Amino acid sequence: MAITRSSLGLAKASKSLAAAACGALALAALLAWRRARRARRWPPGSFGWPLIGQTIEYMKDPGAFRISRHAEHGGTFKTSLLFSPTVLISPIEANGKFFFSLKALGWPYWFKLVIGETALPMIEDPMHKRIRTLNGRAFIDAQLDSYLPQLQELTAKHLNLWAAGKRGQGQPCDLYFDIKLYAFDMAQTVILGVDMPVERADRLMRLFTTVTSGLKALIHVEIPGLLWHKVMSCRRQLVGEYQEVINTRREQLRLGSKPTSMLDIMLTADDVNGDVELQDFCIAMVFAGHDTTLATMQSTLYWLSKQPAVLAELRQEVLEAWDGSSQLTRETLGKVPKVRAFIQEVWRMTPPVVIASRRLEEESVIDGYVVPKGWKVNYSAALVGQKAEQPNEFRMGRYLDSSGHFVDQTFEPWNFGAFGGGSRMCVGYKFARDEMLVFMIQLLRHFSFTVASAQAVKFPFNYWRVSGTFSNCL
Ligand code: HEM
Repeated sequence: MAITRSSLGLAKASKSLAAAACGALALAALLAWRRARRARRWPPGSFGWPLIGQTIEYMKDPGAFRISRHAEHGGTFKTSLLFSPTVLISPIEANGKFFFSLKALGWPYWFKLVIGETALPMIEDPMHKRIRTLNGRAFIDAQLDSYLPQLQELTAKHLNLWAAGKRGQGQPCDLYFDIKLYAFDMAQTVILGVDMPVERADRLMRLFTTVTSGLKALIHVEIPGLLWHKVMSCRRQLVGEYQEVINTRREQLRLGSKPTSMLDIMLTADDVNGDVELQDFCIAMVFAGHDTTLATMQSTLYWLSKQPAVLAELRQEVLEAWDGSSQLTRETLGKVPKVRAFIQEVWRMTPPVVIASRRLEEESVIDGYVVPKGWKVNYSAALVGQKAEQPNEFRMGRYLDSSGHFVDQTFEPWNFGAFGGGSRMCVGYKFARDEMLVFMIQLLRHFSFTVASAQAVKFPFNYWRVSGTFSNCL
C-alpha cells in the first residue's frame, strides 16, 4: 500500500494528539493524587504528652487554649484531651452544620458516672430521643409561663437576703455562694417542686458541688482519700435525698395534688422506666440548670459594673416596663429588648459552657483534613464569639435592630454558640433566659450594687467570680 504525505501527516497529528491526551490524563491523575494526599493529611497541631496529652494546659484556660491554637494553625487543629485524640474545628457555618448533625457524644466515660447513666446530656439514640421528648415537656411555653411566679418570688427573696446580709453593710464579699444558693434554690423549686429550708438546700448544694467536681477528676478508682471516692459517696447521698423527694411528690400527686414542677411532669408521664431515670433527671437538670445560671449571673454583675452608662440605660428601660410590684408576665419580659440584648452579649463574651463535644462514628474530612473514626470533635462557643466584629468589645447593640427590637441568634450556633445546636441543643435555654430576665428586671428595678473585684474562672464553667456589695435602692 502506498504511503502518501497526507496519511503521514495524519499519523503524526494523531500521535501528538495521543501524547497530549496522555499528558492531560497524567496531569489530572497527578492533581487527583495531590488532592487525595492533601485530604489524607490529619489537621495540624500536636498531641502533647503521652496519655494526658495537653489536658493540664487545656484545663487552666480552655478558651485561651483554643483561641491561641486556632490562630496559630489558621483554623481547625488537632490535640489530645482527656485521654482522646481530639480535633477542634473552626467555627465556620459548614463545620457548625456538620458538627451539629453528629449524634455520638464526645464526653469522657466518667462524666456519665458523675451526671448519670440515663441523664439526658449523657445518653445517645435511641434512648436520647425518648428521654429528650419526655424531658422537653417540662419546657413547653405554657409550662414556662407557669414557672414565672416562682422565679419572681425566689428572686425577690434572695436579692433581699443579699441586701440585708453582710454585703448590704458596705463590706465587699465574695458573692459566689450567695448566687449559687439562689440559682440552686430556683433549680430545685422549679425543677423538683420542693420548697426546702435554706439549711437543707445549702447542704444539698454543697453535696452537688463535690459531685460535679468529679468532672475534673483524672483518676477514677474509689480509694478512700482520693477525690473520686468523695465524689461517688456524695453522689450516693444526693441520690438518696432525691429519691426522698420523688417518693414524697409521688404520694402527694396520688392524693390529688396538682402537677406543677418539672419533676411532676416526669412523674405523671407513663413512659419513664423506673426510679433511676427519675433520679438522673433530677441530678441532670439541677446540674445543667444551676451552675450555668450562676455563671451567667456573676458575669452579668461584672459586665454591668464595667459600664455605668449602659447600666443606667437598662435601669431606665426596666422602670418604663414594670411598676416594681405586679406579677411579671411573658408580656413584661417582652418589653425589655435592651436587657435581652445585654444578656445575649454576656453569653457571647462569657459563654458558661465553652465546648460541645461529639465522637466521629466514621472517618470524615473536615476543612480538607482527614479525621479518623473514633476521634473526638469539639466545637467551641468561645471561638464562635470571636467571629463578631471587634469581638473583645462588649456591645449589646449587636443584638438590637434599627427599630430597637431584640435580634435573637439562639438558632444560629455558628454565629452565637452559647446553647449549642441540633438535636442536642440546650433543652433549658428558654428557661435560662427567663431566669436571667427575672433576675435582671428585679435587680435593676430595686437594687444597687458594686463589684469590688472579679476573678476570671475558666473550668469547668467560664465566668467572672465577683466580690461586692448590695443594697436596696428604689
Ligand atoms: C445559662 C444558661 C445555660 C447555658 C449557657 C447552657 C448551655 C448548654 C450547652 C452548650 C449544651 C450542650 C449543647 C450541645 O452539646 O450541643 C447544653 C445542654 C443541655 N442543657 Fe443547657 N445551658 C444553660 C441552662 C440550662 C438550664 C437552665 C437547663 C435546665 C433546667 C439546661 C439543661 C440542659 C440539658 C438537659 C442539656 C442536654 C441536652 C441534650 O443532650 O439533649 N441548661 N446546655
